[in-house]
Amino acid sequence: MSKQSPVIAPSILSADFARLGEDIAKALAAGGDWVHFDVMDNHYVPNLTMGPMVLKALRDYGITKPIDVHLMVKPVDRIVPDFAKAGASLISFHPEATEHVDRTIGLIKDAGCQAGLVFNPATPLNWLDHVLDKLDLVLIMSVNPGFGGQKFIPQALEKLRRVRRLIDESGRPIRLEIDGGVTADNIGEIAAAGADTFVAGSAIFGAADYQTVIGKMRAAIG
Ligand SMILES: O=C(CO)[C@@H](O)[C@H](O)COP(=O)(O)O
Ligand SMILES: [Fe+2]
Repeated sequence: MSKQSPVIAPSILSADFARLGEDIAKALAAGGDWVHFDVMDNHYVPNLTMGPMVLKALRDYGITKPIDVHLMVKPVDRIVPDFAKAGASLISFHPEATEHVDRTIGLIKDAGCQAGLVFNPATPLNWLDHVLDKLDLVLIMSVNPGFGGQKFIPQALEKLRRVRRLIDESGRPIRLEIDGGVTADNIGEIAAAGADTFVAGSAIFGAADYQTVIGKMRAAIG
């Protein structure tokens, strides 16, 4: 199984919260493929963002592209059905934040969403043992979770290469996503390491022209 078609997912953590729907629609019209929706609880990570009501409001506003929910919350399970009902397409969670990783994957799938598992910079990949075949996406964090605008941690590249091999060996169409410090300058090297799904927050929403930066990213991915 080779890599899947590239997806660029603007992280709305860096969008204009005072006019969220409008700013996201602008990033999607400029070439963004998915919406990356960062959920932080001031418990699992030291920051607080948004919940299922905001996601539903975005669907009601007319956002129809896939919404990729990145849960940085603990516990995980009780909030999963609420995000599914609100219109999430894919829900990813951190293995350290739940008691039963396999059960949480099952809950996400039973709720009708795709499931992803997220690896912090220091989280070992052996959490993938026994569950890789049940996943739709593996997300490698290239910053410590909690904030946008941080610098890319280069050790993530070796982790991407290792997960790419595991995914290829599995023969399943599992996406490999990278999140944190992704820019038009480093995205080529990240793609070469095996990622096919690219989250970018500050690099897109901090740019004067979203279309230009997304175009540069696509050209660098090749
Ligand atoms: O999950 C997170 C941070 O915890 C990310 O999704 C960031 O929001 C990405 O932002 P940039 O590093 O691209 O600015
Ligand atoms: Fe994220």
